Amino acid sequence: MTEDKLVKQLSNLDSCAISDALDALNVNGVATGMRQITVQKKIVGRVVTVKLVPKTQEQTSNRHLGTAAIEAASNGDVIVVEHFSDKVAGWGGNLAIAASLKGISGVIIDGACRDVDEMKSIDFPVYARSSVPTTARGRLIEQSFNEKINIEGIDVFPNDLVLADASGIVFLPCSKAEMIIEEAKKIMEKEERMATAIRSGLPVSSVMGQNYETMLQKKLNN
Ligand SMILES: O=C([O-])CC(=O)C(=O)O
Ligand SMILES: [Mg+2]
Repeated sequence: MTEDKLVKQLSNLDSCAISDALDALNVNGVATGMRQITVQKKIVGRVVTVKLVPKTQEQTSNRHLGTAAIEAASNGDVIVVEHFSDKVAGWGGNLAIAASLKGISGVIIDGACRDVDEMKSIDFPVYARSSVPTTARGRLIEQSFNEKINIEGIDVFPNDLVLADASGIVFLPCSKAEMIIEEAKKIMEKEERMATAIRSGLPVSSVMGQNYETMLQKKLNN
């Protein structure tokens, strides 16, 4: 398998540096409503999408939610679910076992998941709005997988990049990913130099001065 250079570079960054780069480049990509539900593990990868919608009485489902996406995904991918509800769970332990066996890095659910203890026991990272014991089976239906979804107003496409860590979740559109990563690298290097200066005893007010405060603003205005 060919190495995905952008995913590799992204794995050396964090959500805050990417968020600052998105600010600087005026790109919408930060999702704020989901948290690490199972294990404290950063995930980075290409997006495989799933879209769930409420099931109407006439509709029947010919497959279990999420299974087609797991089978379509490649090693290292991240499944991202537009989920409609945080009162029912469209993702749980058995799906996580299958995803883990496939080498999927983790799952991001704009809604709820269940079987949290089970998923902790296999060290599988899940980011979601909440956990509930109630299944989504028979309540939600899978409308599509590997098609455009929308997460908190952000259009997310298959093959976009995503990074999720303890601070939050950032999406990078495929066409802009290289530019965002380059910007984030510079931001992270600057922050590392600042951390070194603070550790060396320089006053924090001079290290984190006017220049830093307005750094992203200046870029946005240019
Ligand atoms: O079928 C469901 O509701 C999801 C689930 O519990 C699992 O994947 O184990
Ligand atoms: Mg289960």
